[in-house]
Amino acid sequence: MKVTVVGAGAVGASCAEYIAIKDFASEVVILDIKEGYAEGKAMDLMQTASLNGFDTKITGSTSDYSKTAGSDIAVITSGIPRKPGMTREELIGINAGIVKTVAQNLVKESPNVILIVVSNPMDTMTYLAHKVTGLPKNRIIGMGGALDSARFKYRLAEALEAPISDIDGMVIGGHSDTGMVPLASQATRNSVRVSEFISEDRLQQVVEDTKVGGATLTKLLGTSAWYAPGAAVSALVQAIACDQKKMFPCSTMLDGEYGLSDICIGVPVILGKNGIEKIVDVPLSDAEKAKMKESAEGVKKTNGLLDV
Ligand SMILES: NC(=O)C1=CN([C@@H]2O[C@H](COP(=O)(O)OP(=O)(O)OC[C@H]3O[C@@H](n4cnc5c(N)ncnc54)[C@H](O)[C@@H]3O)[C@@H](O)[C@H]2O)C=CC1
Ligand SMILES: O=C([O-])CC(=O)C(=O)O
Repeated sequence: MKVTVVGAGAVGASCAEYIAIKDFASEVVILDIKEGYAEGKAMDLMQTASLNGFDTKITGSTSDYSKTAGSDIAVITSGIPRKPGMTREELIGINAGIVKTVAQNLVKESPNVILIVVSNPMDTMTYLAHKVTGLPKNRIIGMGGALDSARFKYRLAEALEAPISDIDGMVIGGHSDTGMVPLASQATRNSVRVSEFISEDRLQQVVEDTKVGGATLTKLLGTSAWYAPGAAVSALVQAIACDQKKMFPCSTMLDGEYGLSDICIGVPVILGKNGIEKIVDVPLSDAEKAKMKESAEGVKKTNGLLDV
């Protein structure tokens, strides 16, 4: 199993580290345009191998895509992150050009690759990857909902004063400050609805904190987050590499599902060796349906800024 990670920055390096530590991939190639940067990150990570007990071989490349040839999975994290006060959508001007070139270069070297798009604005970058590569829809996956759901569970555990392992919950919709749809009415603590444990107001606060999870961290860090994003990407990569058939909300091209078409947006999917193996239709309340529709309108507006 060969995995390429494009972008050796904060998220790319974190994701490569988690993949290596889990020790399921034979090879990870990190690629960046900054001279020597990916090679340096790869060497540093390899020097953790005997300490962390993994055999994954990590190598770096400065813009040489021939080193990525034959990748089974490629993760696109290249591009700029936001600064405090910015929205993810504001990154489109720079990141669209980067994601377009990177996706095309990856597919040229690895025609059977499964792409995982991370660069923001992620739903629109996932849509762009479709338009510029023409890969089948099961092989292009946007990572956002897995991270947003992890943040939702963190906030729920905090509110319920419960261990996170007791909590289950999911966030669908667009990966944006306003577009996320945390499915609060369906979240549970060991099968019991979380509304049995906290007030409606507290639950609403959890929802709002979840939606601005990325912005909150950006304000604290001065740039956007990387540990949880890296862990979320590595979980998707592992589900595909190990054919786990796990369910995650991911951004995927919809063709009528959830009443939406010609859009990539977060919905629950089953991930296995073929990438997205199934889109799961979860029954939504009328309020959740309305939020999903509004979220899709936002993503479509951003897609409209693309030159495709
Ligand atoms: N979808 C999600 O849930 C998340 C998305 N992100 C997004 O991921 C992206 C990366 O974030 P960070 O790693 O924090 O940024 P970073 O600035 O630390 O790293 C980005 C790297 O991309 C490289 N790069 C730029 N153009 C390139 C090109 N054409 N080819 C190869 N490499 C190139 C840069 O040299 C840099 O090393 C941002 O767009 C950010 O908004 C970040 C966190 C979560
Ligand atoms: O907030 C950002 O810009 C980065 C991101 O997508 C996240 O951490 O959710």
